[in-house]
Amino acid sequence: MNVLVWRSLIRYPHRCMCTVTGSSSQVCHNNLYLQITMNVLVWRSLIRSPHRCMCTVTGSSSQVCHPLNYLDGQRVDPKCTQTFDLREPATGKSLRFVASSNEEDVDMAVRSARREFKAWKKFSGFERGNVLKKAANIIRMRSEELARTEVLDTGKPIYEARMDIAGCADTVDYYGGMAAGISGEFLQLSNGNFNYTMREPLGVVGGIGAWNYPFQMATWKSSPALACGNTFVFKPSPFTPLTAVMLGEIYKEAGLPDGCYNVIQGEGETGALLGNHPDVNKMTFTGSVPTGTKVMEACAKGIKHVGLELGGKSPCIIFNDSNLDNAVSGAMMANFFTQGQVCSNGTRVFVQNSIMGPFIAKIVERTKNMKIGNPNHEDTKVGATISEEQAMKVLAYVDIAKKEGASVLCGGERVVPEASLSGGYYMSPCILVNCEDHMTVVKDEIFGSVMSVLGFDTEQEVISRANDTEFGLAAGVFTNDLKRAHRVASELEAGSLYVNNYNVYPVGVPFGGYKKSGLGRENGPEALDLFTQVKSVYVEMGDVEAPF
Ligand SMILES: NC(=O)C1=CN([C@@H]2O[C@H](COP(=O)(O)OP(=O)(O)OC[C@H]3O[C@@H](n4cnc5c(N)ncnc54)[C@H](O)[C@@H]3O)[C@@H](O)[C@H]2O)C=CC1
Repeated sequence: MNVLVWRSLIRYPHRCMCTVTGSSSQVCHNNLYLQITMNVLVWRSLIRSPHRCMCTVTGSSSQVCHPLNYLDGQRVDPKCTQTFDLREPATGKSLRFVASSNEEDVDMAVRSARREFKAWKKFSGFERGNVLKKAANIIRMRSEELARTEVLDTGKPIYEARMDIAGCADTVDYYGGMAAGISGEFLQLSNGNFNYTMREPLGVVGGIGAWNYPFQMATWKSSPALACGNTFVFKPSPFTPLTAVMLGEIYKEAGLPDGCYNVIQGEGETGALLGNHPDVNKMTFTGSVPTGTKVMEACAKGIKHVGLELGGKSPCIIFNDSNLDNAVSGAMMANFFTQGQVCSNGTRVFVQNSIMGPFIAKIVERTKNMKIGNPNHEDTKVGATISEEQAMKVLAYVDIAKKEGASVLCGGERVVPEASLSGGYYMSPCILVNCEDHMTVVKDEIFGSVMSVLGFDTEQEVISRANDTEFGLAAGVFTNDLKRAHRVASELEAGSLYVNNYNVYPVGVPFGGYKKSGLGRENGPEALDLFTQVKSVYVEMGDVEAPF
């Protein structure tokens, strides 16, 4: 079908010009009307418009042009006319201009969440859980559409996006199952007196996300918050605005009352407005340490609860008694998912010197075999870096590493997998050797596929070097010595430890950082404590014995 949708936009501020043929649909949204099927040409006059959208989307589904803010259970356009350019990492092409939410937009979202909080907190945990469990099933039913949209936004390979979405459904299901069990305690006191506690929601929770796992951040943050009876306002990363809005529609379909989950799009200013809003009771943030510091400062001013999931420079330690093939697989999983843009990545790979040669030979061979290509292709293992700026940053780190004395064994170069992707930001996964602890590339979080291999001799030495970082998000140990595995795991200063594996996050396993990598935990039962507060109720059964 070819549909031509045309409208004069002389009086409208939001205009869009998109050619959509394809699988994913969450790109160009406008609240006035849209008629899209397959192969759609949407043309709008752009003469006076601040919101412009030019998108070429290949795919098969039908939702293309909709507003990207989500308020009171509906997609809406923000009041603000300031926009940012949304680009598709795979091609580098502009998909559309997205309006940044201003103070009024943020305020409307928070007020909507505050209004609905009064009703939502009165639902029983069981009722709230039922909504989440239904939402989990809808996520599963729409998983391919969600995964394709995640690819469009992030440039990650489709096989990974599918894994992400499946995990997100499990998370929402998990908190749905936990909701009915959220309860307080009873304490018997003397003379028949007693005390009981209630676990009450905090109120309106504000969430801010990074761009590497957009749907995961929206679900990991909102589902425990909602399970506990809070309402939620989410600001996704400006690089990846699409799937958080779809989650709003999914929650609504599952029975979540309008206003319990809202989305505001925008850049840093919008995030700051949310963090500083006086009617937000908690902020849950994922992003870099500098931005996390700002969010924490804003929360300090308002004495608000805060959860921070920040950066890392994690160690992955490989002892000479480990299964070498597993260790090589683990080191690759510690570095190469999502083009290396993973906060928990074990980018400092410590290898015991006695096995350095065979380890290097195997890992270089396997890394060179990773298919770099169109992220929508089934066999692609390396997709596109999120942006040109990020790709340049990663490539610059490789140059710095060389200048400081490291050697590149493979990768570290910009790649054009095929002519149609020449505008995308593809990079070959890089392995560096001759690295030393003081090097920039070994100290800084790069957030790209750059693995630094470091040799070591003894257990004590490697523990001390592994802990010599301001971060503490994750760490991995590969060894077949059971006692050593647990000994080293207990010595490493990190929130997530992996023994003989890396970067696996089954639902229910708490995730979060030590040191500058953050505060609080997500994905496990701990999150429920962090989205509730304890009310203690003392009950006197006798007379009051006052000393005056
Ligand atoms: N620990 C974890 O779970 C994870 C941590 N990260 C970390 O995120 C970083 C990469 O993500 P980026 O999006 O580049 O991080 P970023 O810190 O630049 O941005 C994160 C979010 O904060 C918003 N923001 C910017 N300025 C703000 C302000 N003043 N107030 C409130 N919000 C503001 C951005 O618009 C974005 O939505 C890396 O350091 C990575 O390690 C990423 C994923 C998971």
